[in-house]
Amino acid sequence: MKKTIKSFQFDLNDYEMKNQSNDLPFDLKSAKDFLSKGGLTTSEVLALKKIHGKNELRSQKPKRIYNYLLELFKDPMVYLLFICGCIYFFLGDHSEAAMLLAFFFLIIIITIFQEKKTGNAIEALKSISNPRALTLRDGQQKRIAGTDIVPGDIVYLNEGDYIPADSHLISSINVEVDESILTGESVPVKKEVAEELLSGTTIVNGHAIAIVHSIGQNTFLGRIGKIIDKDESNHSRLEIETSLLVKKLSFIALGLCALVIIIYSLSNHDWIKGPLLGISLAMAILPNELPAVLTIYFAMAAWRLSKYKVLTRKISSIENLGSINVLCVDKTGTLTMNKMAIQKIYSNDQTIDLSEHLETQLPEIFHEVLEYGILASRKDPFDPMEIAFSSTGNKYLKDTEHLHHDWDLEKEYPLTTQLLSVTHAWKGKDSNGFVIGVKGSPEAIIDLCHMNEGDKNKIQKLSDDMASNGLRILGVAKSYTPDKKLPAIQHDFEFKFLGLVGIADPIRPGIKESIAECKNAGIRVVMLTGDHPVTAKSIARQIGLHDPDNVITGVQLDKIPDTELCELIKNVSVFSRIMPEQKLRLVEIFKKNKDIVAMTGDGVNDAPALRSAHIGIAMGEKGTDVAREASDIVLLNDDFSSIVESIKCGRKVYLNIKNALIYLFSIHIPIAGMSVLPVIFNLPLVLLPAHIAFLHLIIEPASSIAFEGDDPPFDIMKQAPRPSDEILFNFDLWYASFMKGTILFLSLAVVYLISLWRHQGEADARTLVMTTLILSNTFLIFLNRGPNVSILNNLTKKPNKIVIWIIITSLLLLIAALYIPSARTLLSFSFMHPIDIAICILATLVSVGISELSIFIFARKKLVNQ
Ligand SMILES: Nc1ncnc2c1ncn2[C@@H]1O[C@H](COP(=O)(O)OP(=O)(O)OP(=O)(O)O)[C@@H](O)[C@H]1O
Ligand SMILES: [Cu+]
Repeated sequence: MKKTIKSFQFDLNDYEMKNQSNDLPFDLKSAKDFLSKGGLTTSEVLALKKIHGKNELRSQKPKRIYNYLLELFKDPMVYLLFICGCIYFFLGDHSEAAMLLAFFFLIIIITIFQEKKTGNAIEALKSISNPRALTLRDGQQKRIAGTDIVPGDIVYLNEGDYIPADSHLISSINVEVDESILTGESVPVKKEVAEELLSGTTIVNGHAIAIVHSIGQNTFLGRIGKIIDKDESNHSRLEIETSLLVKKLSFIALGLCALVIIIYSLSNHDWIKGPLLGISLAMAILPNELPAVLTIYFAMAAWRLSKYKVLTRKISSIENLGSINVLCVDKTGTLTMNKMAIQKIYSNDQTIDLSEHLETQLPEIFHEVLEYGILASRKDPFDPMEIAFSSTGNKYLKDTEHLHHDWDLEKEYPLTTQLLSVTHAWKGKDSNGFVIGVKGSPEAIIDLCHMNEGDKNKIQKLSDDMASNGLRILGVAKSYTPDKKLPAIQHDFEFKFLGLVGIADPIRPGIKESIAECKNAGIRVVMLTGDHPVTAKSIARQIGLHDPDNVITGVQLDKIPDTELCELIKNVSVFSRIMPEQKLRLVEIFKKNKDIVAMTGDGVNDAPALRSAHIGIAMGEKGTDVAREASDIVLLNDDFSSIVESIKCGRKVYLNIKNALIYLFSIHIPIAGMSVLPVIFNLPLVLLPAHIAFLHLIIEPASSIAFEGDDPPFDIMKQAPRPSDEILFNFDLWYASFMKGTILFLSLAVVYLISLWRHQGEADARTLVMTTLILSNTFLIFLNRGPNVSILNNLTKKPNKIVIWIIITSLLLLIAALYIPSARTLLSFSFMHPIDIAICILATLVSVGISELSIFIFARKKLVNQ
């Protein structure tokens, strides 16, 4: 309590507690010393972690067991089985009750297994989606998970970063913070050195170094107990469509059940068996698996995407991935590697190509350009362009008087949309005034240097020549002011032009192929870049974009009215000198044209466009937290090829969901039919609750996991994108389900009637029907690969492992039920003679043959019509 902070190293623990009670002022000097010592050491971090734990807010109530059970009982299959079991138990039919109970537990186990699989997939995503923070530990900058921050950590914060913990500013360049999450006030707040930054808020401008004093629950955010609700519950169109359908189908199913109960009970005067029958029918036809299929398929797709270094923030967006037809991408970092290196320098009427002069010394005439380029960069650069300057400087200017590590940056004039340049004002150790360096786009530098017409044209021409090979060109200029006070804007300096610098940024390997793949898949790739049109053109040509010479610049864009732009945009693939604000307009125009747009972005200003696009894609490496938050997916490796991989995955998921749904619908038709048919015609009953539960043991895993893992057809990226207005439950889907289901039902009915006609008893008829049903079901699973694909295609396609396992298991179960005497009695089956088996196999083959044929003919017709 009485100790004062002498050094951050020893009293951090104390420091935090005191600071919270606000009885100790922030000691800037000792914080600065601590910074120059290189921050915490590994052992200190470990000790602090023991005391303070993780930097996390207490999450909401943990899920209790009974929540879990409640969740389970939302599935009608589960509680209907339970009710059935109870009824049998009270009727005194204990073996039947025990069997149903066993099924009940099996189905619960399957459900838990599925939930776990989805849950694990989602957990895995969460752990990679946590924000990260750049810290100084052991004298080195390290990027760590935000949750690993401890009090005393030095953090580097840049525009667009989330502030990971409550901290004090040690250095602040133009820092503005958006604290709206805490205060509701949306105007950014300026923050000076020694002021406090609060966890959960965002840096919207400038850059800073800060020292953390409180983490996790001890932060302001933690203490006020506010929970940042990031869980934007957005339901995709598919989910809405499905839940509507489930409601309708449930309604029909329940009506049918009531009908069965009444008819049966009245005609047989049996008010116990009637309701039992009704319940078993409800189990047979309630569409409970539909929503589960969507949840599981999307979660699994998200997990699969994470293997391609793609993080899905909004799982429902996967649905849209498959229908993207316009893909707007940044140039830097996405199409190129964002590994910049200075290649050419122009100064004093001479040009040098550094790639040809690797080892030799840099002639004196080029030194000043480099010197001022470095002065116009940050001390510990973060921007790859600035890194290029400092590394070239370290190489060629090492032992010269041109590097000024001991100078202090007094003021930064940041890049603005009106002026693409950065100016830094430095205070030298022994000069009174300020040394000024500026670098920026050639246009901006020409403007700042107030050149005459002749010089202007000369520099412009030079810069275009240098850019024509795809180099990014920056101009550099210098100034000096003896004044004590610095002017407010860059234009108020007297700049002297020093030269041009050409920076190379290699194109990512494999980009050309990915772009060609997009073309084949009917997806237009549009490049939006902040760079100069000449550079943009060259890169566009190198990667094979459509019509690379047709470039629209940001300035031109502002002059084109919306109506005209709607037309123009259909053919232009390159936009240059685009400001982030203009991206939003482009997205809206594409949307007006009914395109499905994906848009990449990284900066704070990209957020509105990312939100507006159908799929907003944030860059994980160079992107800011703000851009991430606004996006649907995050590319962890910034690589364009991953986008193409995601689109492929999106198309595949859609197809597999469709297959699963067709399977589910078609298998339920015969089950429902065979439940109702005997009741209507007052014939012996076929499907009792146990049989329906038995069937569900096969159906559920088949629909939820078997189709999920199916590989996409080989030509999935050669087809046009799915039309944006195509609904999932379209005619194709209903037709395929109806044909398959009805034909199967008819074959079952025939088998059933033959059996009755042969004067076999109830048990024989049931056994024949169940056997045919299970056999046909294996074919349904095996052949169900795409609504319009013919049997030949399906037979030649290799099924995935899970499909094979499910088929084998269901056949084994069938054999066990038929030939293990106790199982046979329990399920009320009878012994199958070879002739019976022959009938079943024949019925299966005929029905499968006919239904596949009907679908094949349908697909043919459709093809011809197209
Ligand atoms: N740190 C900087 N210093 C000086 N000039 C800069 C700096 N950053 C950007 N510029 C200038 O602004 C222009 C546009 O930059 P911007 O950041 O919008 O493009 P980018 O995002 O790097 O590229 P792309 O849009 O292709 O991904 C650059 O071409 C350059 O002339
Ligand atoms: Cu020199």
